Amino acid sequence: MTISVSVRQVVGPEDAARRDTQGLRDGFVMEDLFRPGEANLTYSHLDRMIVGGVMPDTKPIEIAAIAQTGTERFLDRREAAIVNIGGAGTVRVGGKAYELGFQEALYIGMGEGALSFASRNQGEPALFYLLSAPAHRTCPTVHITREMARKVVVGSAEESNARTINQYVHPDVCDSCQLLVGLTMFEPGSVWNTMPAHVHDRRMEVYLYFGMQEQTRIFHFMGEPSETRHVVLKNHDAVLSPGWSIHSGAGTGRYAFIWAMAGDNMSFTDMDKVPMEDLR
Ligand SMILES: O=C[C@H](O)[C@@H](O)CC(=O)C(=O)O
Ligand SMILES: [Zn+2]
Repeated sequence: MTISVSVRQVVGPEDAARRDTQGLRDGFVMEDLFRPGEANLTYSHLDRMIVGGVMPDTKPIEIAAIAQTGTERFLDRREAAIVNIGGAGTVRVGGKAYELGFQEALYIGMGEGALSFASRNQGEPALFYLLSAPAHRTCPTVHITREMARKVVVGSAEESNARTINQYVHPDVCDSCQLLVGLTMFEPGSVWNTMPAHVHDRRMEVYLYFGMQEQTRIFHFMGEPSETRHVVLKNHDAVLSPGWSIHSGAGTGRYAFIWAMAGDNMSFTDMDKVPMEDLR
C-alpha cells in the first residue's frame, strides 16, 4: 500500500502568463490520478484543497493521517468527499461501511477518523476520487446516490455544449463547510464544458476528466480571460483552477468530468460570467 502526497504551491496570474507548456502543467495539472494499489494525493495550497485518486486492488488502502495536515488524524480539522468512478467498492469510516457504486458519492464530516477503501472486484477495481478541504464544524456523513444529485440542464446541441450538471455536494443535497462537488455529463456530440466561461475569485476549483477513450483529448482552457492558455489532458487527468482563472474545455470525443470547489462561499451560482468580447 502506497500513500503519496505531492504539494502544489500557489501560482499567481503574472507567473502563469509567462510559463511555457511544461511550466503550466507543473503548476496546475495532475496526471494519471489512479494507480493500482495506491492513494495518490496532491495537497494544493489553493484553499488547502486535497485532490486524490485511490485505487484499491487486492488489499484495502487506509488513509489514517498525512504529515501535510499536521493533525493526528487526516480528518481532525477537515471534511472530505469521495466519488467512485470505477467498479463497486467500500469506504469504511467512523465505524461504518458505505458501499459506493459507479458515480455514487460519500460526503464525510470533520472528525470521522481514518478512511479505508476497498474494491469489491479485483477485475473491476473501484476508482475513488477524493477531495478534502479544511472544515470548521462537523456535518453529517451522507451516502449520495445518483438519484439524490440535483440536476441542472444547460447548453444546447447547436452550441455543442448540451449537458447536465449533477450537483452532489451542494447545500440542497447535503450540508458541508466548504466543499461543493458535482459531475457533469454531456449529450452525445456535445463537447464543450463551461463555455461561456466564468471566473469566481471567491472559490478555487478543480476538474477531473474521465470516461474517455485512450485517444480522446481535452483541450482545457485556463488563465485570466485576457490571457488564456490551454493544456491538453487525457483520461483521469485533473487540473487546478485558481479563482482568477477560467476553466473550460473541449473534448475530441466523449468525456465527463467532476468539478469541485472550496473557498469563501457555497453559492454555486456566484460566478462572474466572462463576456465573449473579453476573451483573448
Ligand atoms: O463553477 C462551476 C463549475 O465550473 C462547473 O460546475 C461548470 C460545469 O460543470 C459546466 O459548465 O459544465
Ligand atoms: Zn467554475
